[in-house]
Amino acid sequence: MTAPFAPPALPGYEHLYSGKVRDLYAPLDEAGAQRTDRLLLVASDRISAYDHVLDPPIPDKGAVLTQLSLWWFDQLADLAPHHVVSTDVPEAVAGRAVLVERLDMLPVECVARGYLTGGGLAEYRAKGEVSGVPLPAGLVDGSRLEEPVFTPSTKAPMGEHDEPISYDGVVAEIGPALAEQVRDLTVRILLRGNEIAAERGILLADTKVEFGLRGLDLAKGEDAGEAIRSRGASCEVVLADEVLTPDSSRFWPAEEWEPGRPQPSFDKQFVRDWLTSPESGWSKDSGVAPPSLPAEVVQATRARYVEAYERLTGTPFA
Ligand SMILES: N#Cc1c(N)ncnc1-c1cnn(CCN2CCOCC2)c1
Repeated sequence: MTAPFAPPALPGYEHLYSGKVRDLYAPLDEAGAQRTDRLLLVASDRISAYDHVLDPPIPDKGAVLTQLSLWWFDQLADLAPHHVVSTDVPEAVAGRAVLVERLDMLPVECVARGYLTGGGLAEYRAKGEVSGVPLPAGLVDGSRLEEPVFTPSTKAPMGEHDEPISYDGVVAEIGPALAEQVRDLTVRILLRGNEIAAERGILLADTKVEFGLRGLDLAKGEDAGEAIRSRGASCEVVLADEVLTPDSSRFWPAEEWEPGRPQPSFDKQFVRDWLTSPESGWSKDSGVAPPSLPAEVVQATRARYVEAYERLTGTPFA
């Protein structure tokens, strides 16, 4: 059954875009026109695995990840300003939405990897390097890297996979100064994240962040890419989207870390184990949508999201 995920209609807001698990709206002004200075970022309870949006949603997932991201923005405020303006949002999405400053987004998915797995491991096995950065021989699935590697990608259209790009590709897209700034910030965000998370029994293997510019002041019809390349370096780089959540990062339980095999996911392992078990009757290579998750898998997954939030923030999830 395809997950029914029609984003809610929100009076006073226009729905702009839906990703797998989040929805974007524009607040409307008194005349009913879109405000150009704000956006509403809504996290749904949807969960995706093996490139499918699963059914049913995980209760409170959107709220837990929104509150976790807000907490991380505060923890990282000395590294970078962020785009959050307010949590005064419509009742229908209370707790799982944020009003944000509308920025001129950089066309780069900024990924940093502290541990080798997934696509980075595949590239390493093929080339001995990741995103143009040579790595020592003998690394295995889950190996911790001496220092995080910046492995950027392009922003693919909905439903397509982001394409890895080289650091030089980032320079060509946004200019050398901004490229260096976002690479350094992405690595520092992952290092800070792991300083905090490791103490609480969670390893952040990698993370994806997005940045926007404050102060670009695009003229009507002006090409954003050209403007970014020509005067982006004099703008303020602002941390946008979500930060260091289980949807933007690989969360691993630290006590189960064992290089040389795929690491268990802190939040998605119950889902993966059930979907790949004979009980589900599904195969991830089948090309068909997975079956609905059993209630016990849904509840166990909800509990893992809540546990991640409470471990990291030290605050009970209300
Ligand atoms: N954040 C932010 C932001 C901002 N502060 N200003 C202008 N644009 C954006 C923006 C627009 N799209 N995305 C990609 C992330 N999407 C989020 C919603 O869900 C789908 C994915 C970011």
